[in-house]
Amino acid sequence: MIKETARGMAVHMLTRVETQGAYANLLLQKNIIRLTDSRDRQFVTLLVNGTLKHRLTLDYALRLHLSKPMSSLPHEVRAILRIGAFQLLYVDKVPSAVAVNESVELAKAYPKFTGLVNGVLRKVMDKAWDFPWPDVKRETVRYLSVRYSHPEWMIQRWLKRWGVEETGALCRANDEPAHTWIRTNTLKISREELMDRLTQEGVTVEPGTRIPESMRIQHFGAIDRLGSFQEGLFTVQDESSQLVAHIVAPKPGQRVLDACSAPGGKTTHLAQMMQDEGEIQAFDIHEQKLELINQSAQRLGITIIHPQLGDARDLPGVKLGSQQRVLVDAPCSGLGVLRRRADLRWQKEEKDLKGLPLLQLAILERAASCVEVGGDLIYSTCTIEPEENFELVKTFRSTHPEFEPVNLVEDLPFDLEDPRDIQQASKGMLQLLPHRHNMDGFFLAKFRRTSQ
Ligand SMILES: C[S@@+](CC[C@H](N)C(=O)[O-])C[C@H]1O[C@@H](n2cnc3c(N)ncnc32)[C@H](O)[C@@H]1O
Repeated sequence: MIKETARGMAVHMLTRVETQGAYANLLLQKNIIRLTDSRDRQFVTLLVNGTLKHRLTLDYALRLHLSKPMSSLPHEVRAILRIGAFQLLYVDKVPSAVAVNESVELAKAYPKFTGLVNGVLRKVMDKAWDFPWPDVKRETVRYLSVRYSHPEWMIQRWLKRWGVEETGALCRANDEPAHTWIRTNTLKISREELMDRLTQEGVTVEPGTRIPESMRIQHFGAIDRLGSFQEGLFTVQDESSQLVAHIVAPKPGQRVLDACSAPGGKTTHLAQMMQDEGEIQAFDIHEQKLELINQSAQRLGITIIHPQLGDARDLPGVKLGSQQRVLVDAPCSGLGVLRRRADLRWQKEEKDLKGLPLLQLAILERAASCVEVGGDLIYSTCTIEPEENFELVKTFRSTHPEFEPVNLVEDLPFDLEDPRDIQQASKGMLQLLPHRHNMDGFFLAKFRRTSQ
């Protein structure tokens, strides 16, 4: 039995991710609170997320010194080797000898493999980054895949679009640790007051420079146990996600439809911007997720959201031309948020992308029919793949001359610097990319209905 130290806990969680397909972020949320020292909680988070993200590179390094396949080792031993190699290759603050010795300690729960763990990790320590990498010119895809730990199919897609340099930059951005962002509940408190309150609660805070209500926090306890959270003074939401409500730009008193709304991050933001006046119909196809919207709304003191169970391709009960703002935050491949979701890159397969554009277009078509003349339709995804974004919007526009693009520059709460972005945004579209914008990869498009 492995001891419940920070490293032991990381091994346990990594094993559950591999054997049961558990979600790393949920496991972390649930388990790290058992560790009393916040530095331990921080360390486990680093180990689990880092080891998951860099798995391909770590296995490449380990395999160079293993005489048998990784797959022949017990799952726990694989996890011990991986977190050991992760510390040796990526975590400067852990001395190499400590990384090896602590891994050997963990491996004592598997006595047959203690010698193997010791031997292999010592070799990784001696060689460090001196690997025989695949040749970058002849085996570009394999090189980038192994060097930056991404599936080959993703690399192939991005190479065609962006070439070697930029694909490498994107992969490096995805491999960075993700920051935690929160959104001030401006219905209850100002950002400055919330910053003071959080500081008193021991949270490190830094105001965001792009979104007026955002801030970046560092806290390795359970966020939902903070008094400020329980009082509904903020919501955890990534910065790119916070941008969406600013582009929707709803006004108090309006009729708003959120077609794919659960768990309600953007819905509650819309309600905030509307001063909790008006009406938001919040659809989602998953009943259990709708309850999360109710819980958030209650905590945040929001009353205007009406969660509705339903397929956004039908939007049962919603009349044609009845809404002043309609948001489609579509189900998507999520390839823009690989930095945030450490295990996502290994959960996705290229075939998963196939059916998405059809679903997204069907949702957008029905949602568009609900927009009144003069009202706005906003489409957003957290992906960087053109068929779910630019190409989808192009297809939609080719059959909907009654919708005109809306210049996004006026709604954006920050200035765009890249001329390519300014040009796109003036035509109603914006693709945020982790390596260019240092934000999650998000796509936004806005149209106004000009006639029936
Ligand atoms: C990107 S998430 C939405 C996130 C949400 N807007 C937020 O900010 O918290 C997409 C949502 O679409 C929902 N969904 C998937 N297919 C759907 C459909 N056909 N109709 C309605 N909702 C759907 C999923 O359950 C998921 O909650």
